[in-house]
Amino acid sequence: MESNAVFLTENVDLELYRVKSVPNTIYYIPDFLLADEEAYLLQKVQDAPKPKWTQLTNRRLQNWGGHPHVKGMIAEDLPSWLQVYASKIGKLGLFGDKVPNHVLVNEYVAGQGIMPHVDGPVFFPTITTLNLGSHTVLDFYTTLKDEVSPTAHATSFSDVIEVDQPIPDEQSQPSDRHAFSLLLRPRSLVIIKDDVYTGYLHGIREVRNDTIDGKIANLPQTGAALGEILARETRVSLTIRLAQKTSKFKFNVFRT
Ligand SMILES: O=C(O)CCC(=O)C(=O)O
Ligand SMILES: [Fe+2]
Repeated sequence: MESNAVFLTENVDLELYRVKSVPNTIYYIPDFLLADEEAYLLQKVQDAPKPKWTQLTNRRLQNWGGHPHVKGMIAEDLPSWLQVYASKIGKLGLFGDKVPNHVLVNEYVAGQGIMPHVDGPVFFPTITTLNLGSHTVLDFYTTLKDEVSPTAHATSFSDVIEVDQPIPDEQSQPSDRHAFSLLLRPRSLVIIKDDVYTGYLHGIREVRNDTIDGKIANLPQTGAALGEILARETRVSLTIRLAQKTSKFKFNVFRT
């Protein structure tokens, strides 16, 4: 399959894609995927065996690469259709000499989203997300102190849902702390790291339409216009990360 990702990953100057006017560091790469690649990945997601899906109230997901856990992840090989992209993204040099080993597939129909949360400490603090099928708006909120402390991420084994910690119930509503947003177009790659990874919550509001406003930090990189209203359709995201501690062997995850 032809891919512009070859051009992008060999000697890419990520600085060209930096989202300015936000804290360090976000990169937004429009058209990272060709339309053919997007269609192929969407098909692969749909072809996954039914039991691979976990249905939540506001989205459904597939977990690939093993179940992340604070004690470590029993790594499983990624299927080749995901390994190709994990390797390409690995070549961007975002994970040191490592290649991401974990992929979370989230599917949102129009009107679905994800609560503001921080991604837990089981992951290397860089998130890379491929966006398929529809745009969405990813919102960032400033954190309260206890939301970023290591203990705020204490997690029990069950699955990745518990690794991504929702915000605790606080007097201050997240909407008061909305800092900025990103418009994520289909076929784009977004990279979130450093202070934005640790110091902000991220979430997707459960709405069917997004009105493009001055909070969209990557607006010039998206071709969207202020005041434009974009109708959401079904979006699939592939969140490609590196689980830091891995084991090839089973360990007793139920022991505390
Ligand atoms: O769908 C997205 O882009 C966000 C997913 C996310 O935040 C997560 O899985 O931790
Ligand atoms: Fe997340």
